[in-house]
Amino acid sequence: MSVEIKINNAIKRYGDNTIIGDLSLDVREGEFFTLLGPSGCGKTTLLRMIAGFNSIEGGDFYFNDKRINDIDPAKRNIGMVFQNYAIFPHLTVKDNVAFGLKNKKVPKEQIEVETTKFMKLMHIDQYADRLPERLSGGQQQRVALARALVIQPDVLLMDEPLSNLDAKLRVEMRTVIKQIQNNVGITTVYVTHDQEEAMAVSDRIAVMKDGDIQHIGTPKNIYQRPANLFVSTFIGRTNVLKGQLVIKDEKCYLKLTDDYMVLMDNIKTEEQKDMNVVASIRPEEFVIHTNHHEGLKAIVDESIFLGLNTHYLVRSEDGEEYEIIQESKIDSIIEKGTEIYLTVKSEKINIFNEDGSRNILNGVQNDGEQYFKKKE
Ligand SMILES: Nc1ncnc2c1ncn2[C@@H]1O[C@H](COP(=O)(O)OP(=O)(O)OP(=O)(O)O)[C@@H](O)[C@H]1O
Repeated sequence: MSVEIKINNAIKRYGDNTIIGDLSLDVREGEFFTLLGPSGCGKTTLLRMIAGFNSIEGGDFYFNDKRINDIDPAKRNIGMVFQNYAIFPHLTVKDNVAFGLKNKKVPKEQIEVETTKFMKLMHIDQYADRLPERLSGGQQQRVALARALVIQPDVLLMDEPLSNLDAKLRVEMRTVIKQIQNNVGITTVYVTHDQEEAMAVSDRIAVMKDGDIQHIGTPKNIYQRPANLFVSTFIGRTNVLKGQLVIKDEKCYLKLTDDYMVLMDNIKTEEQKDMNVVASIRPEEFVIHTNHHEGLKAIVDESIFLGLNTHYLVRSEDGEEYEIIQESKIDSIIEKGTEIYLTVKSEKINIFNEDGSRNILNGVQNDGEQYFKKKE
């Protein structure tokens, strides 16, 4: 059975140090949910609270309607996969996978059936009698995953399960993990600091910083309409520009330079007075013009052809450097030193208040799957 996880107002302290202040989130039944954030932001701490390995200083944790705060970790019926595999070196692949079932005193014949089924699912059945030392890192991680899933847990918790693997294997294994999770349909909480990995595997992501949730949303939503400047810069690449919102003829414009203003028809004028803001524009959202003189004037500093895409580093008149990525058009790669003008569509811009703490376009053109921190 798969469950919904509810966390209400969680608090975690180590001595006088508050690691998690007041954190609430819901993970839906069958969802692949990722905790993403920089090192030390509290991802593992929160995961260990769900697992029952950490004390809870405040708040309530639920699996469906069952409050689990005081339930022993062994009785929470969770499967766990860690970074360092944590499989037993002295047991064969088969015995590793069977371990949890033997512990539960499941009848022998059923252990055989279930173990074989999960070894097949993870494509490790041909190594059934091998010891882990004779397996590659990816194969060992498959054993760990099979061992976690075979007990039919209510919840699967994974803490950086791919970080010991090389780059190619990581990409391969994240597809495997996503497919298996999809097939088995188990509610999964996944911890990573790798934003690309999070985007690749997750139904929804919670972006964390300093023990606090910054934004919960689908990968697309978080990329397109980040809740604040931190999320905008942490997920993917972006250009950060200072600007001003100005009202002219009852319309709202984002003024980026004296010569370039973008009509922001998605901002209501009555809500905004003239104010200093920070704009975030993804490298792929700039449009480069070489033969019309309107927009943000710049010079191409670097032109890097990478096959499918070409990366440009350009410098504006006021000395700011921006990154632009465009699909390569072999016959019209723009050379270093070329004078260009940049424009951008208003709906492709994110605008934050001056300290970057709030996206002014909150709620505008998104898929409705987002969470924004309550304002104090
Ligand atoms: N047992 C402990 N005692 C005291 N402080 C701890 C303990 N475990 C973790 N911390 C602190 O809690 C904070 C959050 O740590 P945590 O491991 O949850 O971060 P993380 O986001 O998982 O980071 P990483 O990606 O590096 O694993 C860190 O500042 C860490 O030093």
